Amino acid sequence: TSPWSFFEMAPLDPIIGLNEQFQKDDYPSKVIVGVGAYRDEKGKPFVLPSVRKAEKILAEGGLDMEYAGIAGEPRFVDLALEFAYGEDSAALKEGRIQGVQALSGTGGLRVFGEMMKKHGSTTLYLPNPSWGNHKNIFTNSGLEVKNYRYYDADNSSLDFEGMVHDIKSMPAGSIVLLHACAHNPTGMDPTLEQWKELSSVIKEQDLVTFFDCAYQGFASGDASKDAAAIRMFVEDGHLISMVQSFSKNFGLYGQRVGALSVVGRDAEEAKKVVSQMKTVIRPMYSNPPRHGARLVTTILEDPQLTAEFREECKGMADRINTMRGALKDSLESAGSTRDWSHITDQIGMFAYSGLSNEQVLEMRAKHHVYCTGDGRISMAGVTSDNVDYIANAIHDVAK
Ligand SMILES: Cc1ncc(COP(=O)(O)O)c(CNOCC(=O)O)c1O
Repeated sequence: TSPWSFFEMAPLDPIIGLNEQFQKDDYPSKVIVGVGAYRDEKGKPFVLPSVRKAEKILAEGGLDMEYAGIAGEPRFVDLALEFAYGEDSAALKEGRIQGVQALSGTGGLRVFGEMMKKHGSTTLYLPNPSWGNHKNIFTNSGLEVKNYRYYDADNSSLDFEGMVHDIKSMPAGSIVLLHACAHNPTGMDPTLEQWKELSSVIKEQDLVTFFDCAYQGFASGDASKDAAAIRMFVEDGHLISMVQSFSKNFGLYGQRVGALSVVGRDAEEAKKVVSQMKTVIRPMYSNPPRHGARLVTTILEDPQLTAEFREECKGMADRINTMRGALKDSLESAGSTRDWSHITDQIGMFAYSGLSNEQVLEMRAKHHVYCTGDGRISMAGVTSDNVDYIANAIHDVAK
């Protein structure tokens, strides 16, 4: 008999599955606003020109194809941490922040989960809602995954009181995952004042503060501004851990470029944590790919290329923000009397429309507009060519 005879077909991943369903649809004006990957004004994938320039430099560099170390490209890690924590970070200068290269954000999240499980953690709290993959990553790491209130669906706003209340009641030693900026899927971020309050609330407690930073530079268009919460927490003395993804801001999705870092009381402590990250990495995938890390290094160590990158990243954020305004205006001119201000109040890749699952399915069936089942619209998929079509479809199912 076949050794595979008892294998069943696994359920489709909701986000990836949407793409497959969309491909099969031959409706002429079908539109997908599903996966969180940037598209340009013509709806095409976008490779940053600064990345193309870095590619050329690498191609001429005659670089070898040897293994990277378990922790990846050291120069990349230094530059990635500087990018997030800031070049004038005292903690960085004191060597209290150390890290490893990760298999993009997902890989960093998983290594963190496995490491924390090995070191006695039992529970990790995610915002409700959070990125669809978070729950499985940490459940498969052996942690119990719970939620803290985050989004007030009735008012399409942040449930800040609920969030603070739930954080205050987390047992000591719990891990609290915070989205550093551009919350996925709601696009609703705490204000700076609210971050300040969260910092003092969390300071009172014995929690492990863990930032997931997947959109730095992509949210406001200013990478330093998008790192404000992280830098505030480090300034306030929190010994955080953080995962960085370079998928969206550098457009390096398929190159799998990320970093996992930790802020220790001193350099020695941070180095101990990194050594434990490496003991998880070695038997998991041994060492990370070099190309994407070399691209980011080439850009971030050249001031001219860094300046070009920042401009290009801002260009992506600006186009998305323009589409937010266009979608809201188009909904209003379509005759919708609902309040759509959350579409322009939200930030980053996604608009959390407020459509129910039934309305999402009706919009897919009737208008062939594909967003994820929770009503999340990837604003990157909205262009001036399709914004009116999308607005009319939303209005039709939402009225
Ligand atoms: C919050 C967050 N963390 C981490 C990640 C991981 O990204 P990566 O593994 O590509 O670095 C992502 C990527 N999201 O994917 C797009 C989508 O939701 O449709 C993310 O949104």
